[in-house]
Amino acid sequence: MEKTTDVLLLTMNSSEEQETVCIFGTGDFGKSLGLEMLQCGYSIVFGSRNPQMSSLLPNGAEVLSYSEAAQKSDIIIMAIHREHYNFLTELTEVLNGKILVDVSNNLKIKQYPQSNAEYLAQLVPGAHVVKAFNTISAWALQSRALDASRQVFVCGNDSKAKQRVMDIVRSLGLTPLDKGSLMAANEIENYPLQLFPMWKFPFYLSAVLCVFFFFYCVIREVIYPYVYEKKDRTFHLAISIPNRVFPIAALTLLALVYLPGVIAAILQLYRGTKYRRFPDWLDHWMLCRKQLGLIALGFAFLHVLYTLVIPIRYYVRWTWTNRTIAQAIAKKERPFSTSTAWLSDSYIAMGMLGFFLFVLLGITSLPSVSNMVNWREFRFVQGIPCQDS
Ligand SMILES: NC(=O)C1=CN([C@@H]2O[C@H](COP(=O)(O)OP(=O)(O)OC[C@H]3O[C@@H](n4cnc5c(N)ncnc54)[C@H](OP(=O)(O)O)[C@@H]3O)[C@@H](O)[C@H]2O)C=CC1
Ligand SMILES: [Cu+2]
Repeated sequence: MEKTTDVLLLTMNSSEEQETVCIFGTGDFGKSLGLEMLQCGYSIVFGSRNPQMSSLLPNGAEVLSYSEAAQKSDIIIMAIHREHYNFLTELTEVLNGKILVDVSNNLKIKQYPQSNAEYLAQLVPGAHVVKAFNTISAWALQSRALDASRQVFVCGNDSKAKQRVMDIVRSLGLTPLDKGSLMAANEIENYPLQLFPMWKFPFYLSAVLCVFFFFYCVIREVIYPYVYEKKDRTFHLAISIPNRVFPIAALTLLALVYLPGVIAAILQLYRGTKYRRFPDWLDHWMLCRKQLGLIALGFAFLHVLYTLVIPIRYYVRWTWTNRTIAQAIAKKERPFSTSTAWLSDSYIAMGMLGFFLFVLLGITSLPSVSNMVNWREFRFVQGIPCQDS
């Protein structure tokens, strides 16, 4: 008899989809998430230090004290900063056996020796702690600018608890990504703090390439003529040499975009399977390809700009005129100027093509750009100090 009522209750629950979820904290994030969840059919109970004072809460949500709210649901989202977790130790009894969702972030990498989620699990040992939602910003939830960052990293030691949280994530139209046990919380908490996650290596690499080729060209085109022919070519430093460095860097980076794919393919053929992890260096390299490509395009674009500037320069006009005159004096049949005209036309054509490609790539990489912006914004929100502290 009891069993059938249980089943009945379960089916009722799932058909009505009125699961009650408790949210601790009525700050930016709590409110935004609460509103989103209400709209997705959950009933929401907020826990707050002063339930009467809370304003601007979403319509239809209930506000109670922390201990009262906790009794209303077996799943509680902690929209509170880590620094204020300590009051939870007074609630250990009510929180026993409940699912606590830790959404918190820190301001710095390695701010605390222990991840926030593990700290929470230690404070409330009887509860099942699940880490989730920390890469979703309150601003993105409110403005529904979630197209770029739909991924929610989830981790926790209790698989049932984790499943429940992942169901909620899914019902909000987001994509849960299971990162394993609570030990992964540290890594997950670091994501939002990495402003340009995959840009470091491409950035340093291109810097090294530029410096190397710049000095190579300086030796060849400035120092060598000075030492052996006593010619002063220092004016090459401004435009000619950079304009040689840019295409070299662009082409090298472009080659580095395609190379890891080839290596990976060879590796797969050699191993005879594609179901094995690549070595870490190759994995990282493959993940940097877009960034490398974008930097390469940036260099190509600079090359185009510099190339368009060159014909305007006095020195170049002077040498071309000199050469044309020299040819005329030598009574060559075809004067030099026709070939220079052809040259500048092709420069412009190439420049336009380059620009077109640049814009195209810029547009296709927009989601990742807006991803960065979201996280930045969220950092900004995070940066506002709490009134109470
Ligand atoms: N804002 C964002 O975009 C994101 C935030 N997060 C995380 O969500 C959590 C909440 O962030 P957010 O909403 O921005 O922060 P807020 O400062 O806006 O809100 C924090 C809430 O915590 C509650 N609280 C409980 N105890 C205390 C206390 N002793 N002192 C102060 N406040 C207390 C308060 O609710 P009450 O007054 O009702 O008690 C307060 O409104 C943080 O852990 C943050 O890292 C994660 C991802 C994005
Ligand atoms: Cu060129």
